[in-house]
Amino acid sequence: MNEQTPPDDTQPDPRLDPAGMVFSEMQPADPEKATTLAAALPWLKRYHGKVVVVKYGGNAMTDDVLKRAFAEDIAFLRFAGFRPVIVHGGGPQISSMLDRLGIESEFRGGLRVTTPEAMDVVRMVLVGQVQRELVGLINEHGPLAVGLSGEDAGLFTAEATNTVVDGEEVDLGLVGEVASVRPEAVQDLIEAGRIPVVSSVAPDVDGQVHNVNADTAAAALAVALGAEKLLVLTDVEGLYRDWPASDDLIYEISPENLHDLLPTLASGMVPKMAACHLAVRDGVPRATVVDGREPHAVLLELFTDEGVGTQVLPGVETKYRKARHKPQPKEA
Ligand SMILES: Nc1ncnc2c1ncn2[C@@H]1O[C@H](COP(=O)(O)OP(=O)(O)O)[C@@H](O)[C@H]1O
Ligand SMILES: CC(=O)N[C@@H](CCC(=O)OP(=O)(O)O)C(=O)O
Repeated sequence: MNEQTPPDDTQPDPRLDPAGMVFSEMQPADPEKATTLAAALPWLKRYHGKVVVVKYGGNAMTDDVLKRAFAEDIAFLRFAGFRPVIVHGGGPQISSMLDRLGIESEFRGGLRVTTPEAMDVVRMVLVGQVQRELVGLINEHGPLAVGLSGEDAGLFTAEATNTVVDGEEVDLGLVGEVASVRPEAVQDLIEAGRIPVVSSVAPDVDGQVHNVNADTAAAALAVALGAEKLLVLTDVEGLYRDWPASDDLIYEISPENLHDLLPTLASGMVPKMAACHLAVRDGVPRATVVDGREPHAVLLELFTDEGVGTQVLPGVETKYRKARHKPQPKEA
């Protein structure tokens, strides 16, 4: 039996003042909140109705709290009048499944050497696992997200690619670059008010599916959609100068200066910065790399004047700022 304590009629109700008026326990709203909201107005105007392609990276998507915050940010953008499009990665998730299956894989120049056996796993994990989870998290906020891959409605055609490491050409197997984009399927979804969530696998002209780095796929899609911005989430604050020796972070850089830097970059930053370079070179007004470990990094970047991370935009001289965290190489 549920024994509830009966109300004590001998004590005065704490919400009542002596005159019998009822007082709310709520405190008045903090005026700072209004300042923050008002400061977002220029950015709301700038991006209203505009396509923003967000690349959601594998290493920034391993924490449940961050995943939920990301899904909230994307739903927020959509309800604020943006047209967000997600391209997702899943490197750590692919690596963990390959490990479980006892299949070895290695990275060269930031790209996974992909055998036909590994390709099956890449496709299964990206389309069947990571994409499904992301779609589900966004759809907790309404019937918004629809998942598709480069194979759907001819979205991407891939072309096999190799890479050069230490002056030597490395055979990457079934790794592809985006050779062509037919963005109509994504545009249809955007027009219908949906949020497309795209996995980066794509067939070549013979139908052989290839593993495309998600940064590269996001850049190609941003260009084809005429996006206003490419936003790339990762697990560092941005592009460090002289990694990992310095805690200077590049705040702004032009595509030309970034192009000169590309041969000096290491590991995962190579495809990421190459993607930002390609996007801005081919007409996307700005591309930014932000720290996906920061909850609500997407909102901070899009709605504040200072922004966060490293921004690539035409015509600027390179500017630096001090990083909040010391660079921490993964292998350390
Ligand atoms: N100059 C640099 N600035 C920042 N990170 C760098 C740099 N050079 C190499 N890195 C490494 O690149 C990693 C990001 O690439 P990656 O692991 O592929 O990210 P994601 O999984 O987010 O796509 C960083 O965690 C860092 O270890
Ligand atoms: C060719 C290549 O390296 N493909 C990536 C595909 C996923 C991806 O890009 O994931 P992240 O964004 O998490 O790095 C891979 O196999 O890991």
